[in-house]
Amino acid sequence: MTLEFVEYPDREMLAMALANRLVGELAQHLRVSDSASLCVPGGTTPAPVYEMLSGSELEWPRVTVFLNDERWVDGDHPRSNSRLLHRHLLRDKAQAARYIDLYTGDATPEQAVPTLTETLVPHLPITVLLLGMGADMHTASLFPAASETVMALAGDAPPVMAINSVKDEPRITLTAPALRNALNTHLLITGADKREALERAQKLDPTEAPIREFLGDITVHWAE
Ligand SMILES: O=C1O[C@H](COP(=O)(O)O)[C@@H](O)[C@H](O)[C@H]1O
Repeated sequence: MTLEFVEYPDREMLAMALANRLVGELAQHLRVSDSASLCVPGGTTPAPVYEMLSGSELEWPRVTVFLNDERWVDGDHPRSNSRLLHRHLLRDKAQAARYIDLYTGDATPEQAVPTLTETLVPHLPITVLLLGMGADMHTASLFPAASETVMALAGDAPPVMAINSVKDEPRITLTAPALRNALNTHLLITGADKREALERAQKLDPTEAPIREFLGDITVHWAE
């Protein structure tokens, strides 16, 4: 189990190098397999990486893309993670990828769980997983000290769960077993606050610092 920490001179270099690395891992997998899956975060940090990825040469029609988690809002809502992907990743060459939208339009995320489970399971284990992290050490929609986080971290958790105990809107998230089994795992963080948060997380229990659950075999990509 190794945590590799890669520090970049700036965010642009980070975006270029990380996009190259993700594309390389997907391409390598496609040499021995018919298809590959790419599971990515939402939030405010990853747009520059997605811009780089979207223009990358890859057999995108053989790649299925889905989010780590989604907020239960329409696809054109400013807080929609899917909106971020459509604007920055699922365009240019990457437009040819297959996309599984975690927001189904059902009234609640609970209603979407059976369909999403059936749709996502054939794409597990995830070929390439990119995680994000909030300064509060949450990742995907696994939040510190939230009642549902304990269930989502359990070894027998279903692959997808609805999350209602956080502020703002309900959410849907992939759970620890689905995320932990990825073949290649990366974490993207920027800024001094997140670097400090990551250092703190390494000493805490995953229920207090959910990112901790994924700090085994992982490459962390950081720039100021
Ligand atoms: O709410 C979320 O936040 C995290 C971190 O986002 P950031 O804005 O701090 O980059 C993100 O990884 C997750 O997918 C998203 O739903």
